[in-house]
Amino acid sequence: MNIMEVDTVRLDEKKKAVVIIDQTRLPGQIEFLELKNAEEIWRAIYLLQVRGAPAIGVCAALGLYVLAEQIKEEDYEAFWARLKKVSDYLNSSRPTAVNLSWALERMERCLEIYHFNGGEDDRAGWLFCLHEEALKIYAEDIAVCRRLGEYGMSLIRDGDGILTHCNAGKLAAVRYGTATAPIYVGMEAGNHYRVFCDETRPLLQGARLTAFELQAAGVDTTLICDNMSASVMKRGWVDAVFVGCDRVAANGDTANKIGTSVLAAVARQYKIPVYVVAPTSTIDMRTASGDDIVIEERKPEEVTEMWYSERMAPEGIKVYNPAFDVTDHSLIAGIVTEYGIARAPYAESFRDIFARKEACGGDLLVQN
Ligand SMILES: CSC[C@@H](O)[C@@H](O)C(=O)COP(=O)(O)O
Repeated sequence: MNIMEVDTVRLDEKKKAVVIIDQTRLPGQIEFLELKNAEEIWRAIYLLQVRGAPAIGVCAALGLYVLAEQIKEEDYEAFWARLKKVSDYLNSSRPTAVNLSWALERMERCLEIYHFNGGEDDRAGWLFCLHEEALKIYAEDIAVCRRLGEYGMSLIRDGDGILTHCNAGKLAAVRYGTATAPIYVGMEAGNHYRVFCDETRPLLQGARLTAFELQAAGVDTTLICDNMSASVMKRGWVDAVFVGCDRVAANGDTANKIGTSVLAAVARQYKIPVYVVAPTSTIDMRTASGDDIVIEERKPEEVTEMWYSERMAPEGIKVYNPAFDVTDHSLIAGIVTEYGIARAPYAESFRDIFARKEACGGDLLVQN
């Protein structure tokens, strides 16, 4: 099976389950998981069986619909209270990727609006509304990532060398991914790129996931260790850095996988532009700057043991394991969104991007 031909996350209507590719088994095995209850969905997100900001958001939205089906209350207040509780529970699975709370809030809001505006105000109606919204979030992810690819492609030329960090590829979304979308869309147009992917310690998303999916897509891919980026840049092999992100603050500071800020600092040294590729759902205008972004800290074993059959570090060693870091906006050449490319000063540029979004009803699918 070619990983590029299956959606990372989808709804199985018959089985009433969210189906995900288990990313902890890649690249060795392509296995699917059927998530049917709240604990399974929470654990899948927490354990990174589904990961990457957009994929987490889609999984949570589809998951909330699946869980809503299991709420039998016919009284709206009781139905709403149960749904809110389960939504808050899913939201507690990971703190940094804003797409998680964004998707859950969107689901909650759509139900409230539906209820207050009348219509078929019964359990069947509420489920219909949640079903439509969840599928909309899923479909939008595909359309939005495609548009990110089109805008991102305008920043590179045929033959360029691109360096990426972590996995912001199709495995981090439903299809195209964010940072990889310009590569995939460019390839459809007949272009070829040389892509370097950082292995991305500690969990090796670059080696296990990005290298795997780029290779499956037929991209000229070279895997490097995280500490090799300066070497490939110095040799002139890299024309641009493309990364995804988990949360962009209103001033353009960007939280992404740990190591991104180091990469951005190195790229600045070699005058190589760093582009963050992000759907507007990842831009959090309620967070003023990177200082206000909550950075997830994960367990020490991810550094001392995980993904290796033997322990690599001495027992009892002190470990610091933040999953993300914040890249200062001054190191970012542009933030590629589905409504255009934002540039510094970001606060102003984001206002234009959101005005454009507002102008088409906030709905990219309508605009197409
Ligand atoms: C399009 S995905 C953007 C980010 O979520 C991605 O770059 C990243 O840092 C993922 O981290 P992960 O811990 O694997 O979920």
